Amino acid sequence: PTLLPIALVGEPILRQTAITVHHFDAELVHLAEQMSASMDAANGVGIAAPQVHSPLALFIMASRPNERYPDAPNMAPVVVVNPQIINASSELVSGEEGCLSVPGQRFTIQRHQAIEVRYQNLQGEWQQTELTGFIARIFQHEFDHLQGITLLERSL
Ligand SMILES: O=C(CSC(=O)[C@H](Cc1ccccc1)CC(F)(F)F)c1ccccc1
Ligand SMILES: [Zn+2]
Repeated sequence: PTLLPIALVGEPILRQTAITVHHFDAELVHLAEQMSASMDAANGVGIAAPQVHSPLALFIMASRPNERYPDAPNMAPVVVVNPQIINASSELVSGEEGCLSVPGQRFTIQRHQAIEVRYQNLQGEWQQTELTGFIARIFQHEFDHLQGITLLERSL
């Protein structure tokens, strides 16, 4: 898969609300492959379609231990389509985040410690699960991108 250019904060695509995916076809699979390759090349743990100039409600999250979250789980990349956050814990936790669209900067962001989420996979099958900790953080970060929200609007 080819590497896609990453939109930088300030580009209009990052301020738009993403559109619902209706066609679970080979094109969607190809976009997910290109996003995954672009995320890996940028050494990220997540990437949202608007960041590669696609307006679709789709992101990838891939946790791995890193210097800021040494106990983060090693997780195979998950493709998340048409996500919903159904419930969120009242407990908030502050943590460091980066963003491929705001290169070289780190921000302290508050996120819900636990969230109940629902989304479709690349085959269009609905998944429902509870996420906690670093993976919940990545999900919330990418979910924000699909609402046109970046770290700059959330930074403490
Ligand atoms: O790998 C990164 C680079 S930034 C990154 O991977 C973003 C995802 C992310 C990093 C940290 C917390 C939440 C989300 C990717 C983005 F911007 F495309 F969504 C990292 C940064 C801080 C803590 C742990 C890891
Ligand atoms: Zn981001």
